[in-house]
Amino acid sequence: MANTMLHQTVGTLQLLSDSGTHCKVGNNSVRLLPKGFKVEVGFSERGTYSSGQRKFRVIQASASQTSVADPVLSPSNNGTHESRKKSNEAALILIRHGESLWNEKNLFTGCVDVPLTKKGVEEAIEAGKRISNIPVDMIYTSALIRAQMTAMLAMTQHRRKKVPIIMHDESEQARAWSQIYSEDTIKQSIPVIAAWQLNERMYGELQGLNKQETADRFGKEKVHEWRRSYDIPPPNGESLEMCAQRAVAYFKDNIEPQLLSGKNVMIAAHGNSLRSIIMYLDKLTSQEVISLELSTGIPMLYIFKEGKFIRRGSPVAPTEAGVYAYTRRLAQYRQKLDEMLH
Ligand SMILES: O=C(O)[C@@H](CO)OP(=O)(O)O
Repeated sequence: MANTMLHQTVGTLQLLSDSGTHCKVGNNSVRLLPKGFKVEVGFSERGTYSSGQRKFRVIQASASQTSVADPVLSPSNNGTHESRKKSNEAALILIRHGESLWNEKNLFTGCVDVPLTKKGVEEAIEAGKRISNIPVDMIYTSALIRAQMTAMLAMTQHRRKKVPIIMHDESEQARAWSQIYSEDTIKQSIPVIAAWQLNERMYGELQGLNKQETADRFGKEKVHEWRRSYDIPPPNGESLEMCAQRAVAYFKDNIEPQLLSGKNVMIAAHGNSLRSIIMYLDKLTSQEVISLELSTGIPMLYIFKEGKFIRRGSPVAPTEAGVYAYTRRLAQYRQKLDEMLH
């Protein structure tokens, strides 16, 4: 029975009531979600609707089909504007690319474009399983293939099955040509942005050299200093500090605003570009960052809440319930996902 009446004209659609778990939108039966969800009826009829204290979100009210109110489509935006502002929470996933051919050969790689090995491909897929239940609204990768493939391979495992689509932001024309005109398609896709600023740090004259042979030649300490110190660059290459100047600046200018607006972001990048970002997130000193080592293909989760980054570690495995306990919001997301898919 309808205990709250909602009679509102939305373009050609009309919300009649919110009785039970469904309401009628035009000829469509629309499943309702709990209080606090936004009503979205197609592109032109998008909006937030409320009746008394209740708010609704309706997605896809297309012709004769039953519409499904889907918390997964935009789980990180699942509140009204105010509630989103209040919760101010988003997930940030960092993944170092899977093993590359030059990791396997123990060569300094830096900004050389090197493919994943078979093991690297498997690591990326495994990483995807670990994060398969965490909603992803945007993906950032470096301009290098090993990071881009890691992101794409990981997303093949995601339960939501959204399609990552590369945004072409390099010129006005590229932007215009890559425009997606279908609102439904936009909802079914995840924008991917490739940024050179997230590339591995440039290893200068060391690129292509074997790490062990270089240590034998220049001494273990010297090579360790080149590889791990904060401000000592390898010959003609970038120090971690120089790498941080571009990678952290990019993160602050481009990625943090997305997190601030409630979007969940995945970054697939490299050992040192991610070390510099983690240094910023975890407020590590230039001494502490020396011992920070990242494995290939292991996702790391952060929650961005009230302007702070809270490190949640690495999601353990696809079947582990643990990851959902990270926040109430992720637990709710998981529950909705289960309800929807079963
Ligand atoms: O060779 C490289 O580009 C990096 C990452 O693989 O090596 P390192 O661990 O020395 O920073």
